[in-house]
Amino acid sequence: MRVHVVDHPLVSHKLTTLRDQGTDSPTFRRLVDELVTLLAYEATRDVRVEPTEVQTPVAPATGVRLVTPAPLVVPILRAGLGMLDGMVRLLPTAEVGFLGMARNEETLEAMTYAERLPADLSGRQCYVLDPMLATGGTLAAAIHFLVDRGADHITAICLLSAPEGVERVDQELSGLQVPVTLVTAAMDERLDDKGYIVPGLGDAGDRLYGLAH
Ligand SMILES: O=P(O)(O)OC[C@H]1O[C@H](OP(=O)(O)OP(=O)(O)O)[C@H](O)[C@@H]1O
Ligand SMILES: O=c1cc[nH]c(=O)[nH]1
Ligand SMILES: [Mg+2]
Repeated sequence: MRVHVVDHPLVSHKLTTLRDQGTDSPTFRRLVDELVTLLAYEATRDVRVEPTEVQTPVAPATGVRLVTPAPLVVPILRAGLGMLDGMVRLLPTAEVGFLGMARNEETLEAMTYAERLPADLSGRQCYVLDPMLATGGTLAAAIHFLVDRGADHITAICLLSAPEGVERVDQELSGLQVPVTLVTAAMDERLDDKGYIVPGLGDAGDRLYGLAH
């Protein structure tokens, strides 16, 4: 997996406030939205386009437009939902598929409780949205769903990532022929014994939407 850590002072500034335990939910949601837009700008550098002609008021001009079908954006519920609006603001013609996944807090294994993806993703570019890449179990499972449907180009946008998780995703994808890129705002230090990212930001889903249980 190609890993791109976005090194930009605005990203670092917003991320620092996001980490702060004193940041309230409305501010947290707004920052997630702003951050995903900045990361999406980097993540869409290789979005597929094709040449097109337009007529300006002055002369013909050659430009590009997104190929059809447009990319598929897949937020991983719950926390990934907080990244959806910011992403489709940049890619308004994108289709959206959904994966509901929750990590078992004891085993740390990801369980899929909802799946609403197009049946055939042959030749599609896909963007997976999840703020947290911790043990990597959730992202690896999500990528397998997409590749099994035929996706041939996958970019994951995660606000925070842990080195252990990146290594696991790499291992679990080692046989895949599909190019996978991770775009992230920070590679944190490590995981703690409960599988939380250190220093991280706590539970992203809870900070966006309140306690799950
Ligand atoms: O890399 P992993 O160890 O698999 O952990 C990361 C997952 O954990 C969080 O979701 P969570 O299970 O808390 O669900 P939620 O979004 O409903 O809170 C997060 O949003 C990721 O999906
Ligand atoms: O630190 C973490 C790890 C998994 N999920 C989260 O929301 N936060
Ligand atoms: Mg959670």
